[in-house]
Amino acid sequence: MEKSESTPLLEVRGLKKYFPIRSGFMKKVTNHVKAVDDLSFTVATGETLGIVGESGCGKSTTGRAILRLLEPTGGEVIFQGENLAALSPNEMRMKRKDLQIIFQDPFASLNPRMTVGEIIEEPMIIFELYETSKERKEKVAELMQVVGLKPENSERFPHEFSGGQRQRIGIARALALNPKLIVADEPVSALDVSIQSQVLNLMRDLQKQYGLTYIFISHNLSVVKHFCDRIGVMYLGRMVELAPKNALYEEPLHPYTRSLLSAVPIAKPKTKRERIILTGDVPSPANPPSGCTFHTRCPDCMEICKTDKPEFQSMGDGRYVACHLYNQ
Ligand SMILES: Nc1ncnc2c1ncn2[C@@H]1O[C@H](COP(=O)(O)OP(=O)(O)OP(=O)(O)O)[C@@H](O)[C@H]1O
Repeated sequence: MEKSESTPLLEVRGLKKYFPIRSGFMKKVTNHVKAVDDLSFTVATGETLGIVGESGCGKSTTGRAILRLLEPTGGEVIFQGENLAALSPNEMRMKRKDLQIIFQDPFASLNPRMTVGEIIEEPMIIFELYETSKERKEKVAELMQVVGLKPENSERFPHEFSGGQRQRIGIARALALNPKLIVADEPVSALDVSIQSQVLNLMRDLQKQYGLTYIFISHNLSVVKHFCDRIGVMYLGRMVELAPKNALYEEPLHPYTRSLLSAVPIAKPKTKRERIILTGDVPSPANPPSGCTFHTRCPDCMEICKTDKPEFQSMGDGRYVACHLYNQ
């Protein structure tokens, strides 16, 4: 397990989320999709932890299980010393003030029948944050300004805004409760490339201004490179490598990380990167391979990889890797 010098804001220990697969006439549970399988990591106050991996590796499920938008199958999510996974639904509801999420598709996540002002104000009403409607409206105007929207547009509806502006509305709504941690699930993937950096810059400014901590979920290694302090790489529901950003990009350890990075173009390459093309498809998370789940596609596969699950071990300097190549 990773150790940070100060107490982390969030510590995820052995997190699991299995989805039942039902089949037959009686719809009996015959197997499980192991979407997240034994995940452990920490997030320090004020940092941005990136979580990357191919589609279906369990990134979104991880984000949702941390916030208990999906009930974890196992493990602990320690937020400021308290295990969120053990809270009653009502206790968890109150905690949500501190933990917010920004979704990939701002259009789908905003109620089309509510005005932008109502959308941003709603969480304040639910959590009884201000005494009067006037105070809430003032806060709505302030938040709209903070995210770069004109407060006079608060009576408009989401469809009247562009994709980038809609994501700003989603961010303002998430900020309405003064959260400490924001899970940003592919927050710019649906936006034009030209708009992406504007929204990322806004998120970075807000992080400084409000002391926010982010878990930033993305399939795009170029985006996380510029935005994150540390990066965790997931494969088939597990974290295979976790490292400070520069270490990960300059010297990736896990063969899977190396293969992902080998496909990312480098602007001014100091060293020539080997091109690793993985063979085969990603196996089903319902029937993951034995041993190291990556062994079926690994260019460095050894006999032990087929039978023994590698430990997620510390390599020093804040680096962790789950790979038999690094057995000590
Ligand atoms: N509600 C669900 N019921 C059953 N299986 C699910 C459910 N949600 C996700 N899964 C499965 O869990 C696995 C992980 O999905 P998840 O959406 O977390 O991956 P992801 O890395 O976020 O992918 P993407 O980038 O495509 O969103 C996938 O195999 C997916 O099909």
